[in-house]
Amino acid sequence: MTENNRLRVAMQKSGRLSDDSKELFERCGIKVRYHEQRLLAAAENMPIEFLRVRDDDIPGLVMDGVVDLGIIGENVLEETLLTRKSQGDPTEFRMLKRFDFGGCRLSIAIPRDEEWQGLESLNGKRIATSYPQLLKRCFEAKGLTFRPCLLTGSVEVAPRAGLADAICDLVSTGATLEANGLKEVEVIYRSKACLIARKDEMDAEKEDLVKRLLVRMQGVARARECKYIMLHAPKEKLGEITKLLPGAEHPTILPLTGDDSRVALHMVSSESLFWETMEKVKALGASSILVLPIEKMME
Ligand SMILES: Nc1ncnc2c1ncn2[C@@H]1O[C@H](COP(=O)(O)OP(=O)(O)OP(=O)(O)O)[C@@H](O)[C@H]1O
Ligand SMILES: O=P(O)(O)OC[C@H]1O[C@H](OP(=O)(O)OP(=O)(O)O)[C@H](O)[C@@H]1O
Ligand SMILES: [Mg+2]
Repeated sequence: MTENNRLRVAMQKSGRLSDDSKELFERCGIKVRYHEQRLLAAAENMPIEFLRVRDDDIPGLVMDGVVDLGIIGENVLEETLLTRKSQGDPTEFRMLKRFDFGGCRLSIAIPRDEEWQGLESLNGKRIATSYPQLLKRCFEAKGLTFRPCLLTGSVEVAPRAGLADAICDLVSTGATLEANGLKEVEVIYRSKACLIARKDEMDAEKEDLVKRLLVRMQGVARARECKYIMLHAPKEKLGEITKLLPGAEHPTILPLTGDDSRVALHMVSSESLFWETMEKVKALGASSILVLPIEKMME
């Protein structure tokens, strides 16, 4: 692949998805030095370059074929899809992967002291949001209408400021709603970050690189979920101990020098071990129990 035929990836420059997006590529073994002002960053060890932009622009860049891949929240992807459909712009893309970061929900919230009487009570009311299309789809499905008050940030301020009767915004911990005297009353969309690709086939080298990236991303996700467990156990208790350990169908059993009654057990557990399980394993006579993180994994 020549220098000017690099796989072009769009990621959020700064915000909720940036650190996780950067970390993901780093864990995939891609070396990039990001400079605050430089918006195009080339990887040092792979023919990949990163376009660092506002998250709202990422779906469009992919759908217009300006970039090959993009990491984006499903909420923004879906909102952009609906907007572009209504404008007759291209909307095609390939969904490659859903990640376990960027989890949030798009919810309707009203002032804390107001009684919630269902979505119907907001019929015709003014609602502040950055997601007018997703909100419209939800209201239309129920035969309701609303008057949108479009805000691109600080949406939670709208009811107190007298701009709207309710809001429709992203919620994760609920702390922002709480701090602004609001309560969540209805979830209209659940979202996670995802990896999308442009629809039209890339050249063979790029497609190959995307496949390799996906295998690495899968390995990163699996490694996060799994733990390497080592312990010493009495031979006669092995059956009972392995029954307690998630994913221990085929553990590695090794002899212990100078102790015929005990063996070492090594295994990859598909879940992290809870303290309660470790206590039970110990009660069965296990000792030297180690639970180690796994950095990379390829099955
Ligand atoms: N509180 C949250 N917890 C987890 N994920 C969130 C949270 N808020 C937003 N997200 C996810 O991260 C994405 C980016 O959120 P962020 O607040 O950084 O966007 P933004 O302010 O629009 O940024 P930009 O300047 O790039 O336009 C959201 O679209 C959503 O998918
Ligand atoms: O439920 P919580 O955990 O409080 O999170 C919700 C807040 O997080 C996001 O904003 P962010 O803090 O990213 O700021 P932004 O206004 O710049 O998007 C979102 O728009 C909410 O305001
Ligand atoms: Mg944005």
